[in-house]
Amino acid sequence: RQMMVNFREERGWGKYHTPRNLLLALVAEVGELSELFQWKGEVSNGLPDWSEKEKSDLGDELTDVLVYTVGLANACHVDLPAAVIKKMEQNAKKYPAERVFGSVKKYHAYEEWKQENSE
Ligand SMILES: Nc1ccn([C@H]2C[C@H](O)[C@@H](COP(=O)(O)OP(=O)(O)OP(=O)(O)O)O2)c(=O)n1
Repeated sequence: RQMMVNFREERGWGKYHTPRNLLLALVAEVGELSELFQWKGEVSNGLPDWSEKEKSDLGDELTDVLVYTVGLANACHVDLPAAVIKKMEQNAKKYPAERVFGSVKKYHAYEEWKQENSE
């Protein structure tokens, strides 16, 4: 986060890094990230069929998405590390490992099980 703030301040770009602008920049970068996968069909883990250039481009685009995500959280005064921990705790409750192991059904499918086990 500090690297980003320095990068922005050194260039006098603070006035442009507003929530809406950062959100639009984030969406644009997600588009560029998607473009790398476009028309390739399913891609195996580890990207065995991708060139080194494609893998490097992927790292760049993922970084742009992360940079704008961190910037957007910062501009909105969201404590992102705290929000990640909170959300992961919520996820763990919503998807109890012992109930969902090996299945990727949406959480509604487990509501009944949760009710039965909380009684
Ligand atoms: N006003 C800006 C412009 C850029 N960046 C930073 C965040 C991103 O990490 C990267 C984005 O730079 P570009 O807009 O040049 O986009 P790309 O790097 O994706 O280049 P291209 O659009 O040519 O693929 O630079 C920023 O913080 N604020």
